[in-house]
Amino acid sequence: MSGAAGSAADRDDVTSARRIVVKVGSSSLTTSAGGLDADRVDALVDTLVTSRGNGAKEIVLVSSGAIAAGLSPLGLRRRPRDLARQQAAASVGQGLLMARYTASFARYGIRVGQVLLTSDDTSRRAHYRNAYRTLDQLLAMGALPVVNENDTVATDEIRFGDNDRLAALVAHLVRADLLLLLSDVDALYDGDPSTPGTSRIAEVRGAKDLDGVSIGSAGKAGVGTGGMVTKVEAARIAAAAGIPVVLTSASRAADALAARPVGTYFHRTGRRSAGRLLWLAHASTPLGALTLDDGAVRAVVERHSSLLPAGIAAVEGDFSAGDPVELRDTAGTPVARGLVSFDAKEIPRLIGRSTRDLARELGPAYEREVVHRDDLVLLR
Ligand SMILES: Nc1ncnc2c1ncn2[C@@H]1O[C@H](COP(=O)(O)OP(=O)(O)O)[C@@H](O)[C@H]1O
Ligand SMILES: N[C@@H](CCC(=O)OP(=O)(O)O)C(=O)O
Repeated sequence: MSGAAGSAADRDDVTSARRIVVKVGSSSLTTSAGGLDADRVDALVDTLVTSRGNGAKEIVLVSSGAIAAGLSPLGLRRRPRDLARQQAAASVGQGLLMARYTASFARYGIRVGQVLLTSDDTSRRAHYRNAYRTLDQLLAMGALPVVNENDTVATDEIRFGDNDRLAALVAHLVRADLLLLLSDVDALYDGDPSTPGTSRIAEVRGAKDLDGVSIGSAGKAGVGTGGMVTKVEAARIAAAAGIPVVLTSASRAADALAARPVGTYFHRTGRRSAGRLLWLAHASTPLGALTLDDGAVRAVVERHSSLLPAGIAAVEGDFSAGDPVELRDTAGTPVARGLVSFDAKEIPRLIGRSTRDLARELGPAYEREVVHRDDLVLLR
């Protein structure tokens, strides 16, 4: 950890970033009474338009605020705890939020495109490709995508619940060069910033730099969700996927985008990887589990092989072909996640059988992997 402010030269990655995902939290878009704050939206939009230049940089905005914007129109005094009322508020608020952005970007002649994602869109191959295509096309046409979770249809089980992690996954999806996380606090602190004596963490080079840091939940504004925990988790996911991250307040966004040493800078820790496997590891909710015998665990984990029916010892859950499932060893420890290519109800009769036997008995359609290695991500 470095408590000292880094120099601007440390942030070459920021200066050279061409495609940037900016995530803004509800607390940065609302008034103290809880409604959408048009001035704050305009200030953010001014900053993003300036940073974008004449199209030299591309920006994808991941914006929270739908639930917060829907509260007062529905006569709600605070964010409800139950999912149904949160969804009702999001349904009313998302339209208001987009209307605000549409008007604000229109001051510069820039069109915005709404993109609402669920976690399903992030793990199923066809959905993932489609989400990428839509975002890429919007950018190619000079529009600015505004992404949020599709709160109104997401159930508790499949919900991201926080846009921080969603933003990290969107950054990976669009192959961004930088993720900027904007909140109501100017940086990550080594303890709750409302406690006197805590200091700013200027940069994070890896997990060790966070040892001993007390990372707390949502702030006093009461409209945010995940607090610092989800922001640090999002920064970790992006950094591991080769995307540097700056975490700061919305009021310092211009400084951050100009590579000035504000906020907390998370250096990349991993290499850029293509494909949707990051989504599978971090965003998918497994809909079932396959227990692998010892030989299959070795094949999958050590030799990166596909999972064949012969290596399966047990199946649980109610899933369809294409759904994410967990792969466990016989002790029940998760070893991988993958997209399964059979429905749950088809698997019992395949268990322990060779693909050749299955093909002979059931037809050539059964001569295939239960989880193809291209659809697998290891967890250890
Ligand atoms: N170690 C920490 N460093 C910075 N902020 C922290 C820390 N621990 C807890 N917080 C709180 O997290 C809050 C930001 O989270 P949240 O309210 O969910 O924001 P947003 O709506 O922007 O996503 C800050 O206002 C702060 O009070
Ligand atoms: N999708 C929700 C936002 C959830 C969320 O992560 O909120 P925040 O912690 O303010 O970034 C909404 O638009 O209200």
